[in-house]
Amino acid sequence: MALIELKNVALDRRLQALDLDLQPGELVGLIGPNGAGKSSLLNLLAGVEQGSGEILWQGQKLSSWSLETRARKIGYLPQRCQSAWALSVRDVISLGRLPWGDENLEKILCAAQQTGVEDWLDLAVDQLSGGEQARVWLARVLAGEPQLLLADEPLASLDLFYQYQILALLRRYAQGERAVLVSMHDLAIAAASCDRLCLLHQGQIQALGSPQQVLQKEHLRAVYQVEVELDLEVHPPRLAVLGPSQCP
Ligand SMILES: Nc1ncnc2c1ncn2[C@@H]1O[C@H](COP(=O)(O)OP(=O)(O)OP(=O)(O)O)[C@@H](O)[C@H]1O
Repeated sequence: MALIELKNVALDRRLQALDLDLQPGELVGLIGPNGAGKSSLLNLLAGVEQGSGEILWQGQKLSSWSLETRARKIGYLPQRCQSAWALSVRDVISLGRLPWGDENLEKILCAAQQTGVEDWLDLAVDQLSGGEQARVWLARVLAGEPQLLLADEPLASLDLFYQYQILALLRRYAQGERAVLVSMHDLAIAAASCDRLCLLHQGQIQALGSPQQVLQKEHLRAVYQVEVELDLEVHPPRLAVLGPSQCP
């Protein structure tokens, strides 16, 4: 049974008639151009915004859940994270334990180690670099051990080493009863790491399936208006943008 299933989901003019499911153990990549609706969809799943249609969690309506249950089951890393106060790294990661009402030090330390921020626990988070802060905010979500992890462009500010590390971490996280839905712009990385891809365009699903099914020249031309050269058979997959597509 699907961990989560969207049926005919819509959000004002941003998302239309979305049907999508995530299976346990899956890492699904959400791709699409700027403004396609990726963050809007993640907001909707996280409960930050309310849309229409039905969202089912293992067959049960998500709307019937308490906020506390939802916060325990679904962890969300938004695109931009900032604390209004000068919180320490430890404080930020501890926020991930709020839904559980504890400050489980073991889980907080484990999350910090997974993202490589354990040496900075007593530092003020706003004294770290952008990429370092991004890893701290991801640790916050990991500390809550959600069954569904939603991450909005978690690789955007990371260097090459940490892009690799965090992707491997998300890959490992999406096992057993857990699933991960992650938005990203790098299609070669998406092809290399995700079980399935969901290509959004103007609030609708343009293509959904394996990287081979979704990353086809025709889909990318229609959505991004570029010509690409693709080789998904090599590891890691290669994708080069040749230039803008010709107007018909
Ligand atoms: N709160 C809002 N209310 C109304 N429209 C919004 C809101 N937030 C974003 N939008 C609009 O909805 C569309 C989708 O935005 P969204 O942030 O979901 O796109 P995205 O795919 O995540 O883009 P990007 O890759 O640039 O992050 C955009 O046209 C945006 O201007």
